[in-house]
Amino acid sequence: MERSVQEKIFQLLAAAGDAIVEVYNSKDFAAQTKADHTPVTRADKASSRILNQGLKKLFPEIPIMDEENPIAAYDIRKNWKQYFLIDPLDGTKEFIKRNGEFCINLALIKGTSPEAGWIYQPLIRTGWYCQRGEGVLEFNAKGETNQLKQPLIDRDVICIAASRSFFKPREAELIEKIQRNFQVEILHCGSSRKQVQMVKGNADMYLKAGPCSEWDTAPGQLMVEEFGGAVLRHDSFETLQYNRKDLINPPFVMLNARLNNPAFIGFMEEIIRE
Ligand SMILES: Nc1ncnc2c1ncn2[C@@H]1O[C@H](COP(=O)(O)O)[C@@H](OP(=O)(O)O)[C@H]1O
Ligand SMILES: [Mg+2]
Repeated sequence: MERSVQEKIFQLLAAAGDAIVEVYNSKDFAAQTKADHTPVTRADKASSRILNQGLKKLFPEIPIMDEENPIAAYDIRKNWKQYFLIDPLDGTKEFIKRNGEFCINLALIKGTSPEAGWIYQPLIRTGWYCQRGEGVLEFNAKGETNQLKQPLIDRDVICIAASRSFFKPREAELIEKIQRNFQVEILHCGSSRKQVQMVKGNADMYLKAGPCSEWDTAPGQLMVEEFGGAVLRHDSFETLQYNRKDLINPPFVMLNARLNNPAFIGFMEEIIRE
């Protein structure tokens, strides 16, 4: 993606992020509960509006799939060669709890894989951008950028990122099994910050056994893969794919480069199947 277009997308994310923070700092979130029992607020909707308007202007020919807008029927979207995938406010529960752990997720999906991805953390006005094959760039709302290096991890303990608000018994059970062979630390956090923690070298693994959707994982998956990691389904140990008929992801595990090796993957397959 050209530098000038990259900058426009960074600005768009900063504008959506600032709209989220404006609601965050106000007293009225107008929180409602959706059919999947997850919340939505005025901030999700404001961010979605800004991102959709901006992307349509920049890329009128590329369709958009957005958590907060009606989604095209599978018969239509299965023919899309590429599309933007948006979670305008990932970690709405964290937003409502006012702990700052929320992000905007944006990805450009080509075929069934993320080709470009952005995670933006509104409260610190900082984001991470990856174009497949070109590494990961940290950027901020002032337009400054910094190419990240793949983290060199020098610790024995395995640090596992897991949901703060949707932590499931199955995830706890798998962590207990990992603890039989390894020393483990658990890092609970909300939203795509879990994947950012992997990209920055603070987590080695992200374990998910409960439901989440394709827009919750796309940009983070790309960044984890870019730094030598893998995102594997519990059922087949194949790579997580996008634009599936069912947009809810199957249980998966994200592994960083350190754990993405046959011995550790074999161990995970064993404990998941036993
Ligand atoms: N029953 C369910 N169905 C679909 N997605 C769910 C879900 N329960 C939780 N999630 C997803 O999990 C995300 C938060 O996960 P985590 O706690 O790991 O950050 C939520 O993102 P949103 O906040 O964007 O809705 C939500 O989409
Ligand atoms: Mg989400």
